[in-house]
Amino acid sequence: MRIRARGREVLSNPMTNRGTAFTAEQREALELDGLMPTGYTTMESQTHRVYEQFRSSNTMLGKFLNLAALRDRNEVLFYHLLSAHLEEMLPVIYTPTIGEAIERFSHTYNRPRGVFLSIDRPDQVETSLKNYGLGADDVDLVCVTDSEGILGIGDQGIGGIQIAIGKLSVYTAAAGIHPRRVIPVVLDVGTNNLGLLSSDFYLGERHGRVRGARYDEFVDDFVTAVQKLFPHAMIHWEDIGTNNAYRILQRYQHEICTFNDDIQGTAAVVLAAILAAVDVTGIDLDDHRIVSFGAGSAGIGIANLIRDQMLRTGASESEEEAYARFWPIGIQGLYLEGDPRLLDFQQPYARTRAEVADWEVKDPAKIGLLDVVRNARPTILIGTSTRGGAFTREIVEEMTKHCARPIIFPLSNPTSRAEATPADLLEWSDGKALIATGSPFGPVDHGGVRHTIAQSNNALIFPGLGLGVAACRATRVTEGMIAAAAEALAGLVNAWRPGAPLLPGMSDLRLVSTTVAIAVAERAAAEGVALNPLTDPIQQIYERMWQPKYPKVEVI
Ligand SMILES: NC(=O)C1=CN([C@@H]2O[C@H](COP(=O)(O)OP(=O)(O)OC[C@H]3O[C@@H](n4cnc5c(N)ncnc54)[C@H](O)[C@@H]3O)[C@@H](O)[C@H]2O)C=CC1
Ligand SMILES: CC(=O)C(=O)O
Ligand SMILES: [Mg+2]
Repeated sequence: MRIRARGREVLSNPMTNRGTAFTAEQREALELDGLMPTGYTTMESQTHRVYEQFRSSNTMLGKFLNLAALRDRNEVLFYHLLSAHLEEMLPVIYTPTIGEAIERFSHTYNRPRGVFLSIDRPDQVETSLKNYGLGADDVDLVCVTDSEGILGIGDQGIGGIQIAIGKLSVYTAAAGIHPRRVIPVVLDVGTNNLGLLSSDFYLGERHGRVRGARYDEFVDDFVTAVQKLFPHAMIHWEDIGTNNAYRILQRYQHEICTFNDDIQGTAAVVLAAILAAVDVTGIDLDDHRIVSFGAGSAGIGIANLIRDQMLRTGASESEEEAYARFWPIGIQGLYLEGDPRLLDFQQPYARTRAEVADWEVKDPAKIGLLDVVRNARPTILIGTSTRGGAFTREIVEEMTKHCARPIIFPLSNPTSRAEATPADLLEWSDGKALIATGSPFGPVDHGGVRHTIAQSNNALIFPGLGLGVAACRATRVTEGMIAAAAEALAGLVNAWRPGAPLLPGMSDLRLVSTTVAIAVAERAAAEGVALNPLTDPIQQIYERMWQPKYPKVEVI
């Protein structure tokens, strides 16, 4: 690392600062003498100290703020600590704690990170991105949210910047994406969250969400500016509201290098977990009946990838046959043809009114989950509804009556939104349920078997995808690359032992991410969208990964 700065400027930049790990020679050369205690600490010893500080916070939000402050002080040390304690710290910098940090953003705010773009100042979009200070070749990733559908906690206005920061931290921890080659962005288009609008502390634009042409133009201004300033960056869309998420993806996915994490990343990880579970059941994928409870961005994204898998493997002969395996449910109940509330991307999954005409249901105006479970007899139940506790004992017992090994994935985040807990699912299904969750849950002992619960979270996909894209300089993120990511992840699973998890654990994130990255880069090359196809994939991917160690310093 070449350092031109001197004195306090060195210490105030989290990328150059290494605190008491500066040697005597470095302190002299960088004019740091007298600016810190004279004691010298190795990085290992520093890591012990910051770990002790982390542990001394009594609340999860306190731990989050402690880590955020460390990242703002000494970024290398932050990632070193995170890598050493990934399983323990992921639930702090990511789901579930990040949900609380986002809600409390304007209260706990102390210093900015990322780029804040306001719909009321569209002329500043390019300047604001430029002000971040990175050059055309310096950026691999831009992670952007408009905060309308943050996890399962909805519209969070300006606080959504934290999800972009959190996702990018996972890219670095899991896949070694260089922390300075990324930009977190929030598109501040207003908020419909009355709690935020009426709070004195709120730091975003104080008006309702802007929609329609002005929103679309603003998004387009953003995409155009990123393309112009950082032509090699992949744009990662996160937690965009359902109304806009698919539209934006469809608008740009064939023109630029971009992907939507909730739609595509989630689908890839869930497909891998489904394939593992389906293997355990011994029933072919196309013989399963799938209920998507909360069929919005993530739910339909998952359904689409499972549908493609059925078509690709020849399990289903036609699209109609594949669609017929799904029963999608939203806030209005089972999706039925002709429902004007259905968005374009949901319509192909709507069921005909004729097929439910003779169902016994509680209220024909709204066919609920229990009705669907009773009548359609699903073997797979996927929850992406944001509705905590929706998978009740009655529903799970009913499902278990009709299938030997019900596959049940309560995927909503944070933990409070999970449709059920693994402990309840195992109790209600008499230990038969095959489970994966969105947020982390500890192991559950049932009937003498210890069940390790897979965390089916897109964190197992997006870091490797980003690394693969950056390594081969992919110009697009194709459906084939997403499928390759899912297949690579599925290849790492061995779920045959009773109680075994359906996915690798978060402690294996680096292995998972490199495996996914190689598969993605290879598929990109095969599909002709890689500018630099990898010739020695393992070595090239490995070399590309940033390691959280203090680099050699050259004082200039
Ligand atoms: N495990 C993972 O990796 C991921 C989990 N998720 C989780 O999935 C949930 C949904 O996320 P998105 O799909 O992005 O949101 P979304 O807003 O696009 O979809 C939510 C869907 O749930 C439906 N819904 C809401 N309340 C309902 C109710 N009471 N009953 C039935 N349906 C209901 C809505 O109609 C909507 O279609 C969130 O909690 C999020 O954290 C999302 C992406 C990844
Ligand atoms: C994990 C994720 O992307 C979500 O819950 O929205
Ligand atoms: Mg998300």
